[in-house]
Amino acid sequence: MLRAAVQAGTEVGKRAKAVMDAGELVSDAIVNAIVAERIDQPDCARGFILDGYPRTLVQADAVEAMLAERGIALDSVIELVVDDKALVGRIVKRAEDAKAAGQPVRKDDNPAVFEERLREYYKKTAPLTGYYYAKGRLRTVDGMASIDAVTAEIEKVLAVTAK
Ligand SMILES: Nc1ncnc2c1ncn2[C@@H]1O[C@H](COP(=O)(O)OP(=O)(O)O)[C@@H](O)[C@H]1O
Repeated sequence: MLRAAVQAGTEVGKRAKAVMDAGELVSDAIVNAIVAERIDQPDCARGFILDGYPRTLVQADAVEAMLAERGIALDSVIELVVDDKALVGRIVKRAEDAKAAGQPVRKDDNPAVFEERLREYYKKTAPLTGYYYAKGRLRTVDGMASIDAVTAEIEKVLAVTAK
């Protein structure tokens, strides 16, 4: 959603771009507003998956309020558990693949910016696992398995929780 705003060149997109390129988190106010607007679109009427959101405790509280206002229940929260070192390798590979395919390389797909993204994760996002564990909503999936195995695990969680 943020990338779409950047692509569209909106005022929000322009502000978000610099922050994203530096590997920092975009402000809670911006992200919360984008999500609140998006989940009111007709294609979300039967349910939706928020990928990479919430990423801070403020966002988690905001999503709770958004869902409560709309009478929607949160089915589950999936944590993909990965090894930090392997992630650097994946990012370097994604940058190489994009370059080889003649596509633009993401400014945040390099080891230096990745370190900042990781710092942001431990400071602001990691506390969410405790938050959702305490609510009995947290499901953990091994993100180091093959793409097919990770997909199957996520589908299993969704099949149990979605009605
Ligand atoms: N929930 C969020 N809160 C704040 N910033 C976010 C959030 N989700 C994404 N971002 C911003 O977008 C950047 C890229 O996020 P990422 O999830 O890696 O994107 P993609 O899904 O395109 O790979 C983050 O480093 C951050 O700047």
